[in-house]
Amino acid sequence: MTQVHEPIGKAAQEPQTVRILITDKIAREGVELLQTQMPDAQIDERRGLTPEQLQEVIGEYHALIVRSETQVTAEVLNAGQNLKIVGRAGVGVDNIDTETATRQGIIVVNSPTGNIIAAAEHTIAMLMSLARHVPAANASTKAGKWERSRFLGIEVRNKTLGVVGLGKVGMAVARRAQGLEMQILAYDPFVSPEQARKNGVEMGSLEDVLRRSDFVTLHTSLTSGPQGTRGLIGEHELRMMKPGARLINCARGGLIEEEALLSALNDGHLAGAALDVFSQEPIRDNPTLIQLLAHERLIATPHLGASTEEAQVSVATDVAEQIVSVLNGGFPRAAVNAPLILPETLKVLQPYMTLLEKMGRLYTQLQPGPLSKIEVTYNGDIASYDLRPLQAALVKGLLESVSEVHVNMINAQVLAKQWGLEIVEQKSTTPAEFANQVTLRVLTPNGTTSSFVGKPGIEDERFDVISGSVIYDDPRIVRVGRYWSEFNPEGYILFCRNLDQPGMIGRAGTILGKAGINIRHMDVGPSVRRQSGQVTPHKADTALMVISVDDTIPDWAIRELSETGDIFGVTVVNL
Ligand SMILES: NC(=O)C1=CN([C@@H]2O[C@H](COP(=O)(O)OP(=O)(O)OC[C@H]3O[C@@H](n4cnc5c(N)ncnc54)[C@H](O)[C@@H]3O)[C@@H](O)[C@H]2O)C=CC1
Ligand SMILES: O=C(O)C(=O)COP(=O)(O)O
Repeated sequence: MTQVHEPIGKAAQEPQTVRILITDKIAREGVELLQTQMPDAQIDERRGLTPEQLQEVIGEYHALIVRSETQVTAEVLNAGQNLKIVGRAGVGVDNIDTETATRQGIIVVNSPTGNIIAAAEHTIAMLMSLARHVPAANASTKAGKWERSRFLGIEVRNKTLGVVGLGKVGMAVARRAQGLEMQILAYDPFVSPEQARKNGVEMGSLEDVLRRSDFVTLHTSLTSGPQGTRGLIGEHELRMMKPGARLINCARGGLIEEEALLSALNDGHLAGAALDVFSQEPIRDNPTLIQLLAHERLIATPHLGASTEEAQVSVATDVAEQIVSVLNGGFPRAAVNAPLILPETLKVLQPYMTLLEKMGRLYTQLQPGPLSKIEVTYNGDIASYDLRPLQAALVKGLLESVSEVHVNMINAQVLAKQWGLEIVEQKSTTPAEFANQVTLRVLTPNGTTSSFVGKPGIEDERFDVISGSVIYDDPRIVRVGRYWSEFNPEGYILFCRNLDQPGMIGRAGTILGKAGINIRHMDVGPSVRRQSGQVTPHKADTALMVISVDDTIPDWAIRELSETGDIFGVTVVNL
């Protein structure tokens, strides 16, 4: 039976049957891949849902697959209580509120390369259609006319193609246009001129590109905010274009101010424009778009850039594979809102992720209370890796034992910040006491009291330092507070301090035996002070007793242990 695992943070619940919702049309191959890899999953294809209907049903699903039509808004994501992953079978995720998804710990994946050739080829089709009036000539001929002189075109050879956004699609367009013997001039603030030159592309400012190009084609993603690309090509930019130039947009509608484009076509400043994408899709009641569609020098297609058989199979299977992986506890290949971790790295990090999560849980159970800052020090080879997953695991361990939130790699940082917790990392490839050691030093707000009380003559103390290591792939805790120790952070564990004197182990063992509790492992760790010779064996000091047991310990046994007088601060944690 295919069941939802709890891979990266959502609260452990009863296993449920996996439910996947697909709301836009995707290739059969994607659906079939889901069916074969998750044979017991329930896969529902429900197209044409209204936003309200989607909000109503989304709570039942663990995964949602969309293309550009479905709007995955904050309301939808907030209603998706079981949602772990949203898959975008394509590139652009501007229809998905990724910020809310991140906050909710929902992974958003896409198919970053599955349809770029399709989009680039469609752009070339638009370019040639503009140059040779193919759509209008086709309509006229089919209407029984023979208008050879009306459709006099231009050659693209030796013309300049201005590419705005030299990313994956932009570069694929540039390469194809070079085959048509065009000169390529590009604007992209994030691409180096050297890299472009290697590909035979000249870089310029946006103004250069607009002023010098015969055709301008847009290939940036749509982003909002002051530095965003929304409205990148407005009245001012259109007027910079050469008189008689042509504009192509196969990226996103919002990149162009459509009213300004309409005027530039109406007054003849531009010879033509070809649009595959619009600010309203499908076009229903937007007056500017209705007029643009009616304009004889405007060529329009209904967002067909990615619509080839090959691209659709590729994006659907790409996203389906990632959904299977994430729902089975694995990692996505192309998460839009999560760090990319290579599988080899992940293999090394996995036991450390368990270690960090357990260290977080151990700390909050030993020392419940507010936190302000944690210093995490990594020593040894482990320090040379990308350690973001470990930080997420630590936050998960710290937060999940004390609150209802679900922490995963996606939202760990946001949640830590919301919680007022600062995490500072220090890395050194020089080993500490153990070959690969992780040490937490926890700072609590002023005035936080100790929960590890002593007794008359024996000081109270806080366990604010915890160190761990991985030994033969097994996580181990090696230090708690000022005590060396060595135990596996798993299951019920009793912690207490005892006077560092003979007879203590026997006393604890007898009481637990009386309670019928089986001891799996016991460790009595001396204090760091004792080991370093600061305290002589004759002076009163305490040791830390750590006893891993198979079951919960009855209250009377804990009371009896505490009443022995030489054992104190008895605490049981469940890791
Ligand atoms: N019509 C369709 O069906 C399809 C449309 N697309 C759209 O095409 C666009 C490009 O996709 P990719 O090439 O895969 O993305 P990409 O991320 O590889 O490339 C985008 C490029 O834009 C550049 N850029 C960012 N801000 C810029 C700015 N202010 N000015 C100039 N350049 C800027 C980036 O540096 C990057 O190189 C996206 O909007 C995507 O959604 C993609 C596939 C199909
Ligand atoms: O991948 C993209 O960014 C696209 O624009 C393709 O959109 P679609 O999947 O055809 O709705």
